[in-house]
Amino acid sequence: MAEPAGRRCCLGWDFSTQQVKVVAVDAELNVFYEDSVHFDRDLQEFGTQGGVHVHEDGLTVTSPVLMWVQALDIILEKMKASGFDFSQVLALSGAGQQHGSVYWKAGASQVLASLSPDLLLHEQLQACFSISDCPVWMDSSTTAQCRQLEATVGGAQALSCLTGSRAYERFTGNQIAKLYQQNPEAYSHTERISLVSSFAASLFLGSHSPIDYSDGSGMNLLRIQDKVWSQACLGACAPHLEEKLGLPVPSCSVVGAISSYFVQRYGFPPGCKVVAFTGDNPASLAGMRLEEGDIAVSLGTSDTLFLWLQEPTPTLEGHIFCNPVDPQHYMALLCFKNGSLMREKIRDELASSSWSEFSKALQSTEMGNCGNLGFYFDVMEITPEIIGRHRFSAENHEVSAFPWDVEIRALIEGQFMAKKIHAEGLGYRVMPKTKILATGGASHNRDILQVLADVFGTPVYVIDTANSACVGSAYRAFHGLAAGTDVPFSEVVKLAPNPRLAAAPTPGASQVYEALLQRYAMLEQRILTQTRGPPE
Ligand SMILES: O=C(CO)[C@@H](O)[C@H](O)CF
Repeated sequence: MAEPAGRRCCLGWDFSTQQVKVVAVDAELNVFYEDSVHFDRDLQEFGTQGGVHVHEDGLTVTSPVLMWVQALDIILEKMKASGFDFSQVLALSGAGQQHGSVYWKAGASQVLASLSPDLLLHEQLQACFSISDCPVWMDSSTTAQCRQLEATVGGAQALSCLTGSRAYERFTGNQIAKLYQQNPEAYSHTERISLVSSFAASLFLGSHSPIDYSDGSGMNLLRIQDKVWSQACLGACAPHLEEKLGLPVPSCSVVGAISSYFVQRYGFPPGCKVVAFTGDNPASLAGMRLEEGDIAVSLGTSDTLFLWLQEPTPTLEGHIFCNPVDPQHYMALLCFKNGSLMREKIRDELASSSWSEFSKALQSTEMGNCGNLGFYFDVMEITPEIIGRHRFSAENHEVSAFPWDVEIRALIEGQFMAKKIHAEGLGYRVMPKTKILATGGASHNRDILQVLADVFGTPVYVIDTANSACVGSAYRAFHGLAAGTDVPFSEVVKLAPNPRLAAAPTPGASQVYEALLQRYAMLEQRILTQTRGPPE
């Protein structure tokens, strides 16, 4: 019987904090294969917890680069053993946890280019890294380097306007500065510095892959308007840095064909294209197929907003990155630390730990909550930097308590009004075709989504984002196949499964929240002034 016709596909990889994951997506954009290797469970010899090592200082957080390499070996061997037909892979791309950095030792490029197909990758790359424990996004040990960088370029706002963010401890430029200052010998023996994303791409490429614009925006080094390294920022971090980073490339770039190692050992076709890898959050934006004017709201332990921006206004909050699927536009991330943490605490305190009781409170109170407003931050909030619970009556008088149902609505309305206000502070504007994509635990509660739709005045859809970074990477690989044809990403992915409508705005909602949003913003400033003094 003739061999069954192969299932042409693209692969999407995700080198995340806790695992390496892969999906195979066919030409109809159906996911038909997925697999993963969990670092703590499957590579116990590295002794990580949550995929990382938290050092004794409580600030330094690293992951072993050879653990990532070995995880890729394991996944590929599992796929091979399962009979996966690598010969059908037209292209691949991937994602990596943002901000982490990998330091290739001098001579590594020769090893990458001449890998023996008879051996595993980790058996051949053992001596290719000038440091074995790579700083990752959970690290917060570079505050001194952050202040130095900001001082060099004229302050936090100046750095934000230049690179899309003020200095953050996890951002790669500050991590490189720390390595250069504390281990200059390792730095001098480094021929190339990759992000986790471009490191992973390099393994498939068999050479150093360039950093893409989108993940490169998470380094405090890239000028996000003209997409070149900032000489001032490079110089502030370490000498000869530009040659170690290489030139950044558009995120949709085909960076080359897969290396012969994968052709000979696994049977990939020699023409299999490698499309630039990017950060996990930009890849998720692609996986959710966010479009201009859309917002993705991830309602998790902390709440994260993904925004698509045309004209960003960099501020001291949040992060603006080059857009991973449209090189003319941008994306933004805003993180709200008191997300599910607060929703669950209020549920336990006031709704007998029951989401159905919690929902009844939202159903029995009206939009706008009769003018009552609340701010609920049991841990120091990031956006903005406020802590504590603050309640205000319709007359803007601070009060010490609300009835239980009013408190629940005040919490949810406050969380979503904060999101709208701070998103607009970054340059976001609701457009006629705007939709909100809700993901994460709280997106299963329809009453919470109804408040989200009412506050924003836009419909809310739900989408399965379990594999969004992997799936977005496979979508980006398909887009790479169309490289040079100017086919937009949205056209390439139009066959993908559509999100489901979960809540539409209640008639009259915009009128109710237009006034309330202004009061919320004014009262937020009042709290900030009271807690940290008048703005300079
Ligand atoms: O630091 C972050 C984004 O700025 C995290 O979301 C990491 O990308 C997680 F890997």
